Amino acid sequence: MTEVVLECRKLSKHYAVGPQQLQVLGGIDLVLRAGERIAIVGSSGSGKTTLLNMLGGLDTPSTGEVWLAGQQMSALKEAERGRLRNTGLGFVYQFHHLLAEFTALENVCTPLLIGSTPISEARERGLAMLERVGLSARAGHKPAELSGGERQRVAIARALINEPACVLLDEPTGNLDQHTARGVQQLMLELSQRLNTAFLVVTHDLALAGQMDRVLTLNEGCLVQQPA
Ligand SMILES: Nc1ncnc2c1ncn2[C@@H]1O[C@H](COP(=O)(O)OP(=O)(O)OP(=O)(O)O)[C@@H](O)[C@H]1O
Repeated sequence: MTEVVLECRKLSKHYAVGPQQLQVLGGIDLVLRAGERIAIVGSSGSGKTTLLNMLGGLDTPSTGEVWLAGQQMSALKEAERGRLRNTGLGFVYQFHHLLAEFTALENVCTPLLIGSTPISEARERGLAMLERVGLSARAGHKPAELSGGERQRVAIARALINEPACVLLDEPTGNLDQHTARGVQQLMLELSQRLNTAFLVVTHDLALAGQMDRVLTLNEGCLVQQPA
């Protein structure tokens, strides 16, 4: 059976809001396998981003476990967790979160340089990744000099530069017009297939969700699989 790259078991999250407890996630089990593409949909406020943040180790669950590349995240020390996150996961957000002062190439290379890859190797790999997303000619451009779709392509290139087993995407097409969104969608599908990278996408974009292998709906703290 295909290798499990990311998994959560009985994951729950509640927030204390004044004297009240707001239960957002109520014991979620999810398995993501190598190269698999899953969409998570659900109404606004249903907890999609909360779930993605737990899976990405950016927030701590109230109960339950997250396993990345066979390691339980909460059992790791902060520095180890950071390293595992940097090499095992890529992140793409609705608003690209590129560094404004850096060029496209420098943005793409950042995860490599954090991981202390030599600059010359980082540059070579960054250029190859920019080529894969069709942006070789934009390597020296800063985010303000790129279109919305191009910025998202750079963000995707940055997410993939470390060749993570899994990329977590929060509304990757949410800020794009329909035409640009379909182009970014196509790129994501091509890259996940070619690199055998698992993609977990939180989205309101039903056209994008429909292209994934599975669509799960988050409702009242639980994940329900949509019929194929
Ligand atoms: N730090 C926090 N403290 C208290 N409540 C929070 C906190 N973060 C999120 N929430 C609440 O948790 C619920 C889920 O929020 P979340 O952002 O995960 O929803 P979502 O499904 O991603 O929504 P959207 O589709 O609008 O982005 C919301 O009711 C939100 O108000």
